[in-house]
Amino acid sequence: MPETPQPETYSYLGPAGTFTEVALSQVAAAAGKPWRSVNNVGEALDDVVSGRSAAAMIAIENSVEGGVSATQDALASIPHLRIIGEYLVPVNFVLVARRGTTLADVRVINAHPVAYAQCHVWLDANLPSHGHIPATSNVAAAASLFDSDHADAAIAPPGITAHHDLDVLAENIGDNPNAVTRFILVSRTTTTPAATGADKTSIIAELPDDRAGSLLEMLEQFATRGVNMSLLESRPIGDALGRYRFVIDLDGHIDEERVADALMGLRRFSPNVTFLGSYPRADGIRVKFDQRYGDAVFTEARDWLDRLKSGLE
Ligand SMILES: O=C(O)C(=O)Cc1ccccc1
Repeated sequence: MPETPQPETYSYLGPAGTFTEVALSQVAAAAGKPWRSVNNVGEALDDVVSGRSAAAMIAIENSVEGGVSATQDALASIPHLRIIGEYLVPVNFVLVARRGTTLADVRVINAHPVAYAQCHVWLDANLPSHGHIPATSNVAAAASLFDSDHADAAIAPPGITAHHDLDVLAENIGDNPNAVTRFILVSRTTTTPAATGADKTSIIAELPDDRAGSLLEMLEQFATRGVNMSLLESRPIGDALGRYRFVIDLDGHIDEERVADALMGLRRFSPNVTFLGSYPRADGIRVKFDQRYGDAVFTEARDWLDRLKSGLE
């Protein structure tokens, strides 16, 4: 039987208690709606593409570990996805184990790779010869301690003991106590959230060919319109060594003339541009830009051109 579409459902990396769930709880529209726990980014986005869910919450960037490559690559390759919101969650980690385990008993640790990668300082100092088994999420890492004895301990969010009867062997084991993860809410909608004055625009673009200065030429599209970038990351395209696509966040909204003009410049220049969306910034900080690039300046220039073409000036 075909699945009944549940367009009100929100998908998130579960099970309950993950940082991703905390991010989803910040979405006012998701309150009281069904939430579907999934095991990875691909499953979350497939829910959106297939119409099983209205939107999916996925991690895109961590302040310590950098971009989440699985998310960036999925956004580059799955068409018709749009980012409709951005959410920030402070993250810190504890080491948990089955009751009665001591730190001296720990040989193998179950952990989500993004969590594991930001606990190195503590792990190197306290468990220098541990092994690592990857988990699908921070809560799944802890839950797996009940399913098998392959691992002796797990890296988990501090709230894990509300979900599982485990001993906390160590607290605050993250490399940076101020670590933050940035999450995005992704949907298939083509309706862009309205401009607020504190917005971001996310795109992915490829360079035209292997010639000197092409990256600079791409960046000039933004610089010459007074558009600031808040993120620039390269990801391998995957078909050959040395071929990259660029994940870019711009300050501003597609409904603002300077951003729209920069996107048109990019479209003329790049063989492959993906518009991922314009959406309100999680920090609410209003975008500052030189008034030489204000909407009125672009409108005046276009009106002038129209007057020239129609012989009025
Ligand atoms: O959402 C979670 O809890 C996850 O397992 C993904 C993750 C991992 C590390 C930092 C933030 C999110």
